[in-house]
Amino acid sequence: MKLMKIAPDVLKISQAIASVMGVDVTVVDNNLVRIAGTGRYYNRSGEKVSSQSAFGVALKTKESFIIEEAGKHKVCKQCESVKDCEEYAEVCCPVKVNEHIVGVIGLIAFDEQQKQKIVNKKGSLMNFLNKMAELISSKLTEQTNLEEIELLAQKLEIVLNSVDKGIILADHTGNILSYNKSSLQLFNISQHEILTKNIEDIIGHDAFLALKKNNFKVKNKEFIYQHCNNFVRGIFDTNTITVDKKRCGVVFIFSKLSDVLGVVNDVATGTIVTNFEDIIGDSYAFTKTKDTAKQASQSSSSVIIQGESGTGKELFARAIHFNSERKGAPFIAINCSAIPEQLLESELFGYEEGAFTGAMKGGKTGKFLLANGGTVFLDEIGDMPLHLQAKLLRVLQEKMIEKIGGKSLIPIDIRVIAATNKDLERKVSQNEFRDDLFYRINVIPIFIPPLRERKKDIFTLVRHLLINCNLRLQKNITQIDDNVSEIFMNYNWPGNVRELENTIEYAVNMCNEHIISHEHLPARLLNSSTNITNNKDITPIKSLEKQEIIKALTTYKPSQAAKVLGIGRATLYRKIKEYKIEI
Ligand SMILES: Nc1ncnc2c1ncn2[C@@H]1O[C@H](COP(=O)(O)OP(=O)(O)OP(=O)(O)O)[C@@H](O)[C@H]1O
Repeated sequence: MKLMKIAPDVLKISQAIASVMGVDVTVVDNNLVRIAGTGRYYNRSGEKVSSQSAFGVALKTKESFIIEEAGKHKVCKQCESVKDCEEYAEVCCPVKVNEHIVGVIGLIAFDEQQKQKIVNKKGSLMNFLNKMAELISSKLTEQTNLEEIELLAQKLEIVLNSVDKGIILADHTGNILSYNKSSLQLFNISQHEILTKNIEDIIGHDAFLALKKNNFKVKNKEFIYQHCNNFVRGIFDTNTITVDKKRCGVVFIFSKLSDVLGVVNDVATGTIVTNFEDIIGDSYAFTKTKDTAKQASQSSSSVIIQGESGTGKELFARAIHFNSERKGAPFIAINCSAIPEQLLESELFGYEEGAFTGAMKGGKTGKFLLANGGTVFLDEIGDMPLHLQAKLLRVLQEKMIEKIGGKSLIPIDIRVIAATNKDLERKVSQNEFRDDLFYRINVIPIFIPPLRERKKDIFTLVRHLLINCNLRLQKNITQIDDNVSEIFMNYNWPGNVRELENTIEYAVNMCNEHIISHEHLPARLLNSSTNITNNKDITPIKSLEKQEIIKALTTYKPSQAAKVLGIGRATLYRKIKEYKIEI
């Protein structure tokens, strides 16, 4: 602790002592540097005092003492300046802070009269000087504590400003007392403006009343802050600050809804980032589908993905989202056919507290709001009830959403990717699907061909699936035998890639060799009418024909393949169409 920090106070105390005692006063620090002085030593602060002087001895011994007869005292005898010393008498008293010597106060007599003052009152003088030393000590402690508090406050400010949540301190009437930088950014407000606000302006009057009732304790409470063009939606928690059983403030911790939901969404939808490279298949038709999807990921227009069950509609939707500029925001998938009508409405749009009997306390945030800034994947949109179709159309057109039982419209920014395995146009013509919604979502249509129409992809997928299954099931299966290839080629794959996935997983489980053969396949494939390996090993003619055409086409160009097969080119093309073979 440095006595220099309180030099002005030390000077004042020295002057007070000097005027009471009528002698000169000097105070040095623990480096023997004069901090303050009166009389002859006034204006001589900063000078270094000899270590052999009485001050030096007091520092070393940590003891108070009086020199009644300067020159004769044992301290003076050791001092090299004793011959030139002008002092008549002296009193030295160390200044201690927690047993640590921080300096020395000295009273000095420069004539006989002053000396008598010291000698005559030495008892009470020592006591008085000790008290003065204590006064200096407490001033220094106070100053040090103050500096520590200031340092702590600075550190706290740095910590608070590094938090990305908005933190505001208010008193029990809601007046804002303090805030961090994130709160200014969150509410887009200036430092000056925030201090003129009441917390009610942010969370609303009703919420503030409810908070008061609840003893200022709340967790994950929703708020909407709307000011000029500024709209912030989020949740907040509170913490009360109580000192000596007295509440002296309430801390509000605000999070933006999109930040919270980003986290929730990571868990809820398992943010498995999907890229186009994860979509396996290099047949011509499938590559074209992927190209269209890649293009779609670069825009924000609505997309409708059509394809049979298990063709990878959700996979495509994910890849579009994670390759779009919305990738940082949530991707939320909802299956419109899996949920009863009323539940679907509250799932999508959310509701306010008390909106209907059974509504949850605090209301519910719908999936549309959860996905704000991101993408909503509406699977099986063809099964969406008509009245919800109307509500969805409003969301898409007006970019506003109204919760069930809500009084206000909330701005929203979502991209909708819809999917269906039904013929939506037919549904429109039968008035089962709104034509206006159909045209609104049908901006970029993507059609995923079924697996039976892109048989080339089966083998690319098999290779990919074997690698994954081996890893997962700790096997080392490298291929499928020719018989299995034929079965795969001739099977219809009504469940598409999902069914192929399950088939490979089943086979890998059943197989203890390196090659999958037909006994490792599930019964449904072996029993299928399109399967060429029957009990008597007889292959239906059509299957044989198709198989041979595919074989020829994988080696030759169509004109050469026709020659090898012994048929005309026109016949070959007719059969390619008939068997839906891809070239
Ligand atoms: N081209 C592909 N490459 C790799 N995996 C695929 C591919 N297509 C589909 N899958 C996988 O098949 C399974 C089904 O895919 P997905 O759920 O996307 O299909 P879907 O068309 O949305 O199905 P449904 O209509 O039944 O909802 C998933 O495990 C998916 O990863």
